[in-house]
Amino acid sequence: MPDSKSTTIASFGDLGLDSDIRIHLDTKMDIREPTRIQRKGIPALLQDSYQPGSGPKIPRDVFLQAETGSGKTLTYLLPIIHRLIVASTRPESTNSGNHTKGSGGPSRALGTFAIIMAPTRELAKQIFSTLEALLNMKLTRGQRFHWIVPGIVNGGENKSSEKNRLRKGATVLVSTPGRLLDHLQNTQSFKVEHLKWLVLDEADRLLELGFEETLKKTLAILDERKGGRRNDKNAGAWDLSTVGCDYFLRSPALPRSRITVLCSATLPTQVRRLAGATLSNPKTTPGGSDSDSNNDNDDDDSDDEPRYTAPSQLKQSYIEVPAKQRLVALTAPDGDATVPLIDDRKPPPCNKVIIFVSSCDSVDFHHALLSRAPSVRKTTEAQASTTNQGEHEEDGDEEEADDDADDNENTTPVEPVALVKKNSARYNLAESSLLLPGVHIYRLHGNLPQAIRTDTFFRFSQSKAPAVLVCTDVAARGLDLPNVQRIIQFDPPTEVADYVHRIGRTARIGRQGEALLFLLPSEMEYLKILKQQGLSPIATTLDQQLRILAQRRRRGREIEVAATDLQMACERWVAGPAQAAYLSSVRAYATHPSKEKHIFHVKQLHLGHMAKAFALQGRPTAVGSQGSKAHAQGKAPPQLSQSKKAHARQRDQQGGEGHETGRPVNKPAQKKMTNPFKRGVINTDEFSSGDITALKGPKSKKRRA
Ligand SMILES: Nc1ncnc2c1ncn2[C@@H]1O[C@H](COP(=O)(O)OP(=O)(O)OP(=O)(O)O)[C@@H](O)[C@H]1O
Repeated sequence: MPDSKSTTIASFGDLGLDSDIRIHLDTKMDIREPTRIQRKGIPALLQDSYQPGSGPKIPRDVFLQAETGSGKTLTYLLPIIHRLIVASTRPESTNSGNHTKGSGGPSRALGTFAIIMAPTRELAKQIFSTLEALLNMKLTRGQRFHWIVPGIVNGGENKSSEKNRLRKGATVLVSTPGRLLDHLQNTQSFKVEHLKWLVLDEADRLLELGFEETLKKTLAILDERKGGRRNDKNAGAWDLSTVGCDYFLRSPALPRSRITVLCSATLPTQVRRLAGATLSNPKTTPGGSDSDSNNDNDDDDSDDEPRYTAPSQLKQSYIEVPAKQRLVALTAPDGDATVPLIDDRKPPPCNKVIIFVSSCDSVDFHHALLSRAPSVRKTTEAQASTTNQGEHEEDGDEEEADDDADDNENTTPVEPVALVKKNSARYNLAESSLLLPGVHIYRLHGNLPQAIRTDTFFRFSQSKAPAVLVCTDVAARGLDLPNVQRIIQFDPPTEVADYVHRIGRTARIGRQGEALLFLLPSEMEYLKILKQQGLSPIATTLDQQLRILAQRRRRGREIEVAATDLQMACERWVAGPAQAAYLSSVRAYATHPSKEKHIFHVKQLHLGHMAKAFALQGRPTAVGSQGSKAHAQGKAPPQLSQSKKAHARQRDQQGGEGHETGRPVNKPAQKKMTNPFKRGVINTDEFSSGDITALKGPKSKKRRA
């Protein structure tokens, strides 16, 4: 929401924008009031201020610095389009015939007047869409400006079709840095001699991605071509595209020479350095926060340590979670009892979550886990319907343990929501989650093919269903994904600036949003670093998380039980059929009758090699310790009764040691995590953080086979 405090500038009309633009913004884009950065930046870009000095008037460059989601894209696009429209309006005096009759004024053949450079392909596409949406406007006063043609050149796209488009002319061109330089160096027909604006969007990211050299080369070429190519064969020849366009090319509405505009939500030292290297006496327009009334000074040239601002309506919190509890905490809600990971009570479309992790592999893992790990609740429901017993939940621990063991088999296969093109069907764009029913899970990282990245971005943006996007920092900068309600930083970022950009995917344009940072106990000092930079997330606790998890997943059940159910469901899924099959097979081996023992004896099995036979890298420890102990002693595991054998199979699938055998437990910690029959007790250690009373042990009696 734009700043309501402003009394002097309330509309885009007050900023001096063309009325067609204003009408279009209002009626087609639902944009009425300018944001703070727009109130400051648009006038600065509509009317040049000049470098001091008595020489030729040189317009000052502009540095737009404002928090994430504050509307920087329109801040630079609107003045560019406005000025091109105004300049193309033929002055009365020229109608008398200063130029050839019938020459229709400016055309796309004049070449490129504005270049917008974006660090990532997704961001370039997003800016291009906004540009297209703006240029799609209907005119009321009869001017024609269909000659203002938007263009995009983007890494990963077909270069020769880009060359064709550049040859025809792209008046406002969006690009990624490498591809732009490539065309400047290799595409002869790419005309930039009339270039009036160079916008470097997400300047800090451009630097981080190592584009500094590319930028320097680009600037050098642009400077060299200011007045046309030096070694151009056609230099000096009459350029037909300019016929009848004098009035336009000399219009005072256009900057006298190229203006460079640098945009950044953060102001790290490198950006200042880049500004120093690329901008000429820049006018800085800090946008601050829409709700920050103390930040009205222009030309904020302070050299203090960089400090970051996040939108003030963005609720930032952190949670200290030991590694072993992270998975459970991820799918649980935070301290605000009304908002779980995905708030299924909120009506769509305000129910999207982005989870940032540190690597592509981790994205793939968590995407798969959230999509396909079984829902514990489903199991309980299935059990209730099959047994038709209407058991009290408190009594159901062991039954559920048994059923949970079957859960992998019983769960319905995941339906891919959308498959991408025939040749890449293996990339499911989104999967309907079993763990979070009704939620679609997406993933985005740099190792995915570009077409998949683009489609994922589009579909997640458009999703009307609750959706989770698991991603790396490829999605951290500049992307405008509507209706993101919550950001989860499951791995802390490597740069504080990334923290700001990540959380900036929510709470955009004055909307509400939440950001939750996960920290290990050993990482808590990171909060000091954040604080030094002006960022102070508030604490939420795992207890709060788990309490709500329990309410949500298992009404009336103990928190730890719910948490462990969830953890185990994930573990079973991860260990998957290989471990289950291995464990069951080894146990089954031990059930051969004694008369066959001389043939089938566990002692004769090499458990490590058996594990290999199930494609496991090592022996699953739980059974391994048991099996190997028996193995070492030359004993078979104790014989079980038939009814117990069936149960043992189920138990084995969960990797637990059999408490029924009465064997001493060698590894209590491990047993706690793996023995499903004692989880009511073990949960106290694994998922209680202190103020939750210890749970009762299991009550139940009979188990179903
Ligand atoms: N005045 C406005 N009123 C309402 N919505 C607006 C306004 N200006 C821009 N928007 C919308 O706000 C969203 C965010 O804008 P934009 O992407 O330009 O922000 P940004 O400052 O560039 O963010 P970031 O730093 O994260 O890249 C866009 O969907 C845009 O259409």
